[in-house]
Amino acid sequence: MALLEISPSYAGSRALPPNDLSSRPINPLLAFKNRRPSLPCSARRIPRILCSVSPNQVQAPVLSATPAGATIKRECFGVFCTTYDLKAADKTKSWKGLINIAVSGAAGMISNHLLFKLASGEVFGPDQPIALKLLGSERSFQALEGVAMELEDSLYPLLREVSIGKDPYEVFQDAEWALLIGAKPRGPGMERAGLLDINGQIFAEQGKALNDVASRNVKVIVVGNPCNTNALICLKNAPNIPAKNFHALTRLDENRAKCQLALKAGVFYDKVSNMTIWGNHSTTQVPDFLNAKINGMPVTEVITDVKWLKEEFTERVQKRGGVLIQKWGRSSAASTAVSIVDAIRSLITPTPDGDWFSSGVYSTGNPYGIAEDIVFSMPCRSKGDGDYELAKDVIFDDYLRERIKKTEAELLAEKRCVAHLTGEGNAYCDLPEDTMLPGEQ
Ligand SMILES: NC(=O)C1=CN([C@@H]2O[C@H](COP(=O)(O)OP(=O)(O)OC[C@H]3O[C@@H](n4cnc5c(N)ncnc54)[C@H](OP(=O)(O)O)[C@@H]3O)[C@@H](O)[C@H]2O)C=CC1
Ligand SMILES: O=C([O-])CC(=O)C(=O)O
Repeated sequence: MALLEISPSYAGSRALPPNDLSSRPINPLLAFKNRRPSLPCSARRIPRILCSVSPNQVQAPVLSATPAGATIKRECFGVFCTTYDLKAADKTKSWKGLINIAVSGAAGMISNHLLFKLASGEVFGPDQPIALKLLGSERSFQALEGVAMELEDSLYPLLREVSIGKDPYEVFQDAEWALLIGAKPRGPGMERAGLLDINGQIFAEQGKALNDVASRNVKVIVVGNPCNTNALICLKNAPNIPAKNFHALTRLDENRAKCQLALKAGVFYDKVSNMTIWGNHSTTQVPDFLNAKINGMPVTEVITDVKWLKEEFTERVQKRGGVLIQKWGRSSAASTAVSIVDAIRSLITPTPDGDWFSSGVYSTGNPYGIAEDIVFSMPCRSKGDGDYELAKDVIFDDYLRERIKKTEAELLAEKRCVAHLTGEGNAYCDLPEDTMLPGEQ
């Protein structure tokens, strides 16, 4: 990874090769100035030190003291090694402690919107400094450097560290949030089962890495499609992290549904509440108009055209991603980033009384009679502590039950298809024919 965390036991055991550009460090303040390689050195038990270097400088060891007084050798670069103590600066502000946010697919379209929102403070708040740990790959590394440069150039005060890397075991180190966006999009002639396998492998590896190196209470939001089953694969490969900490992003679907109901009723979006998306982030998803409310009243009392609700509204939400691809030429990126922000904020701020939000969560123990052991979008409430509970005051009718069964059947079929990745034996793929992502028509 490009930004090294050097602890006393680690320092000296791994020096950065001066000309290894893939290991080139990024820091928000100094790196890439005049395209000079620069090295941010940080350590939990010693003051943070940011270092930059001219390409001609000779690498020189720097001595630093631990709080216990022991001197350790740390690799830094020559006389251009600038040192200052960020912790002392932080003490002058009434800021919270730094949190580590890992983002995969960080050079992709969604991330290009999301990272700047994270860095600006609009997600975690104006008193929450953050470290961004960006995961890329061989193919995206140059682009990732470009993203990091743009972050630097934005001079966000709350963005204290940026690091980039290709190895999830390094990038996910101590992550408190993991936003897993990177995944191969489906191409022409590609079977959904093939996508499940290719992307499933990514999420199996990332689950293992989170299990090994992330914070024990890391909150994981899986965005890369097919996100529900990728989230299931991820959590199955991370047995030491609570399954409850894994989410599949269905907040974009919730936002799309709210928008359509608001349009039909002639009200502003914020008048629509209790909007549940049930099930899979696919065209079988169920936007629940039975429990949703407009101005606190059941939607069915405000929009009495039930045929419209069952047919047009439902299909419009299910296929919104596809219509957008037709118009825009690529899948939703900005609105997806906004919905990731919404999803995080829903977990870190108390849910307004009587309302709820949708998230794809682990179904075991759910009170709705939905099959256990899948990742299923359901109505959630949070106290604002990063955790959630399932909403209780939910009603069902035959139509809703029947729709929920269909999306449940799809998720159970997806699960059978990735059994080899969840440690549950041989995979058997019998996906329903009409199973599609929102972006597929
Ligand atoms: N849940 C939701 O609501 C939504 C989910 N999505 C999904 O989010 C994901 C990312 O979308 P977006 O950012 O627009 O996509 P981009 O194509 O812009 O970026 C995707 C990133 O995925 C990574 N990736 C991993 N494996 C592969 C592979 N085999 N081939 C190509 N790229 C790969 C690449 O990064 P690297 O090389 O660094 O690994 C790439 O930068 C997609 O799966 C998309 O379907 C999109 C919209 C809504
Ligand atoms: O379907 C896709 O490719 C993108 C997606 O998830 C969406 O727009 O909801």
